[in-house]
Amino acid sequence: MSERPDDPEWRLDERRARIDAIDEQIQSLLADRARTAQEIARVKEACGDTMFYRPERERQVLARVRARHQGPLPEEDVLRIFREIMGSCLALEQALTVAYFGPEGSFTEGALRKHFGGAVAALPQATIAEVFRAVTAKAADFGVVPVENSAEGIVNHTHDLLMRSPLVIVGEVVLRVHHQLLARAQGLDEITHVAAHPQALAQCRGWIERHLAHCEQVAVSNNAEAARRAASESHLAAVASREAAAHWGLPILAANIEDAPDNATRFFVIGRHAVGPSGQDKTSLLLTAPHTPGSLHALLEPFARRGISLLRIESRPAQRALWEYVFFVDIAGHEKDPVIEEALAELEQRGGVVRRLGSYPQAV
Ligand SMILES: C=C(O[C@@H]1C=C(C(=O)O)C=C[C@H]1O)C(=O)O
Repeated sequence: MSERPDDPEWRLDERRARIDAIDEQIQSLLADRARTAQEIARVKEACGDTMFYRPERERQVLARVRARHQGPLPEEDVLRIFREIMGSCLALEQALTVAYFGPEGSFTEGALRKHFGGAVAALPQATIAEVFRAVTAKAADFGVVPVENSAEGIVNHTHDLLMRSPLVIVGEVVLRVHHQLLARAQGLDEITHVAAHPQALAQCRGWIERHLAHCEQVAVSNNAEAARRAASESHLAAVASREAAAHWGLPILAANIEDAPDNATRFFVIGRHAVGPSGQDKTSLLLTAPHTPGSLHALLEPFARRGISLLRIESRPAQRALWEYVFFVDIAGHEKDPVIEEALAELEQRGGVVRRLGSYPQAV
């Protein structure tokens, strides 16, 4: 090895030695952190706590990481690394099983990994109803289901299940969604059919009209299923994710074909136990109002009067004749916040609250 500081080889070796020393520190700090998490598990055990996973605390850890962040790595990457560190520490305390709307490679699996990291066992389910069932039956600790898409609106099935389920919402995940056109065909003119979930077809409507106007559109139950078919049917293209392309070894004929560049999907994490306040929470409610003038106004007024922000309102047909309408309402704050307690008590007295669906940390 040369000794001269102006020699490129010397400069490379010198910096690699620095990286080796930094890695040694990172590794030793990781081990320290993991041992501390194990101590926390023993404290929780001593208090008779059996649910070691604390979404509200994890939200606070990630919020601190974001507040400290100064680059040069992208903030998203640093958050993902800390997400993985927490997931591995939690796995030392407790192995979690999380059911999700599959199959493998679906966007919902992407949301699960973004929220829980790689250390949890992920159980793909064929339907959203089966995700609810797995968590209710304790075959899984948590479940991840899609809720709404910024382009196409709400996922009706999830809302109808939330209406009937005893489970609570314990978290939300927001995922940027990109769609790829996957096919074995050499060019677009060889394609005769384009397959995807109806929502994905709708999100790429403009692109498909411009480039695949000659194709028959095939609605399938999910995009991963479309990719599976594209792997064996050479004239069929699938609209699906990069993960699905990798899973099936399918070439990407056109990348990011979604019409809206800020296309995003929101997911709920559902569980059996309520989550404590993190300081940055949302509360989801199922409300009802009679079919009379001003009833919706009366329903929302107790929130407005107390300065509680309304984040989302969706109406769904009531599934019991008694209710004319049901409304899915998201408000800012935790149900244990005194003002929200008050507003809910007032509404509950008037019969406006069908169910509290849960308070949970806002997506990071
Ligand atoms: C260590 C804890 O347990 C789990 C692991 C966490 C972590 O690694 O930071 C945070 C919350 C919990 O899900 C804790 O409750 O603080």
